[in-house]
Amino acid sequence: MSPANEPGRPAGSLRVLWRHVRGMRRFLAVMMVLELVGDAAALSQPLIARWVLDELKAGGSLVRPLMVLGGLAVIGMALSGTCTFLLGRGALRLVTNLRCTLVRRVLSGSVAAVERRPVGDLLSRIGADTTLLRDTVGDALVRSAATPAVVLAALALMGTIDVIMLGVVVGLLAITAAGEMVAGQRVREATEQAQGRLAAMTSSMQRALIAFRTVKASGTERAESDHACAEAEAAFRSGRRAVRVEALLGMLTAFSVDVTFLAVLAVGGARVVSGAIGVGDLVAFLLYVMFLGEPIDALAFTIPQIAQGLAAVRRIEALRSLPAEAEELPSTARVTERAARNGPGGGPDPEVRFDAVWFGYDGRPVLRDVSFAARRGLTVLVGPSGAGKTTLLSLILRFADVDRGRVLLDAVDVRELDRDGLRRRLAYVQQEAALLGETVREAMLYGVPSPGRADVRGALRAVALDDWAGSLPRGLDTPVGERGVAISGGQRQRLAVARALLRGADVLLLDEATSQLDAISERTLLDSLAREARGRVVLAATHRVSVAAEADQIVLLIEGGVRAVGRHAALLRSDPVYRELACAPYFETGAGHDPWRTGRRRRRHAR
Ligand SMILES: Nc1ncnc2c1ncn2[C@@H]1O[C@H](COP(=O)(O)OP(=O)(O)OP(=O)(O)O)[C@@H](O)[C@H]1O
Repeated sequence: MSPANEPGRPAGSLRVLWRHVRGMRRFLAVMMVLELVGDAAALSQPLIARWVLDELKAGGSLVRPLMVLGGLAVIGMALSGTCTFLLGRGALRLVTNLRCTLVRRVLSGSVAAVERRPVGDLLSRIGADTTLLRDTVGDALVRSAATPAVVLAALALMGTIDVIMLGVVVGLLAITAAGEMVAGQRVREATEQAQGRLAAMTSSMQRALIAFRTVKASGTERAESDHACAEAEAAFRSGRRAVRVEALLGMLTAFSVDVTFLAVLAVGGARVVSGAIGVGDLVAFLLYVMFLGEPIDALAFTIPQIAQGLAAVRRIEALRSLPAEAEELPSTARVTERAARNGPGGGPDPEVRFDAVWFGYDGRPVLRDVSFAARRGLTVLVGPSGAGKTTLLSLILRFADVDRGRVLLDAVDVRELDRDGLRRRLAYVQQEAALLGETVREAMLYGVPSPGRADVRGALRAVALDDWAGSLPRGLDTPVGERGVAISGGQRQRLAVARALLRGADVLLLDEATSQLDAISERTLLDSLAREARGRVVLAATHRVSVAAEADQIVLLIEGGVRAVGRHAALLRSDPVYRELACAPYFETGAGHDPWRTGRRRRRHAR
């Protein structure tokens, strides 16, 4: 579903908007009272003007009415400044709280739910849409709530002067209000579309910036720019529709105020001539019409503002309703204590076991009846691209849950473990691991439970980065650059592995975490890891069979099923496909013919 087209009705959006501001209802009520007091001061001005005229006519003193008029002007000014400041501050508070809620919501969402959405769209909802909401909450809500009261009070006061002229005003106002309602609806729709397009533009830019080098090397700068600009243009077209309607609305409102003034002048003039009302009455009435012009004009700005806020609130709400990981993948958390007992060197040796596991995405099976156990030492998962290695590791981390079968950690189904407790026992290095942190030290200590006691030097030695770290100009405080781009791909991967080691977890999960090293360095690093990680399970996914030579166990995964499990030498002897694969130059270089295909063809042939 396109972000611009999420379902929902304006009434529903109003309810949702109210839900957002409900926590501020006392504050809004106080603001409304202040606004009304200011408006009451302004409302009394025409009556005082009539008092001035009556005093003039009677030859009385103007000192008192003029002093009252001056006093009211000062009160109105002070109230207006106070309201503007307090409303602005309140709106900022609300939007800041909302942003924090959204940030928490997104980060506590499940991997599947968050990864399904474009990153740019998520960022746009947290940043741009909340900004749009701020304007609505600040001025528009209070004004739109106070304006009807003020208009009604003004109409009541006008009714005390002359009912016929009141009828003229009410008739013309009703037409204006109907126009404003229709316009508000149009602005909301156009704004929502514009925000959706803006989010698409952000996503497009995000994608291009993440793969900036590929974009440059492929010479696709223009194509990428065109793509982002096409979205910006689409946002412009939707925005233009909203602006056009706003301009029309402004014109309609100003025109209707002028027409009302002229109509009252004509009807009132005739009534003065007929002696039904005095000149003072007509002047006071005309001042009320002019007074009404201001809130009605303001409403012409307020309605589009609220319409934009409603559009924003619908997009924000869609993010707020993102299911939390705990709801989507609930844990029964029955055996936390037992899991906690089994630390490294503590209880029995850790073990990860797949027991007849089936799993698929959107009903398409990816893992088929997978069974094997990874115990202390190095288990290498080998298999071609798309065989399901990453998916397998994801199931241990509970980024998703199995469709059938069980994933067990120390004989306990991972779904029965408290999620945080489970993840504390695991350390994971993902493919294309980005470094989180500003400096080498921060990157290494990211997510490390007790950084104070962490043996950073030891971890650097284990991944053969100690000499490199020693040569850095500012040592461990050297900045790594955003996304770790200031260091090489291999160094970035080694640092990520060092971080995983520092977590002191029972199980290390490495997803192609050493793929950017040459085959010899990868093998050396994995061997060193196996030594370093004594007492732990190290489960490493790789394409390269040759690096698995020293592994305690190799699991060969083909098309989502386990083809063979064993040590390198045994598999070489017993499994012809493995033998062929292990000897293929493909695995050393990543080039040449694809033996996985050869293996598949051979199996099909055998069937
Ligand atoms: N989030 C997802 N939604 C739908 N399908 C997915 C998703 N993630 C992976 N797949 C599919 O599942 C299959 C297994 O993917 P997986 O990433 O586990 O393989 P892999 O062995 O790790 O591959 P590689 O070595 O290339 O990383 C692939 O066909 C992939 O297209």
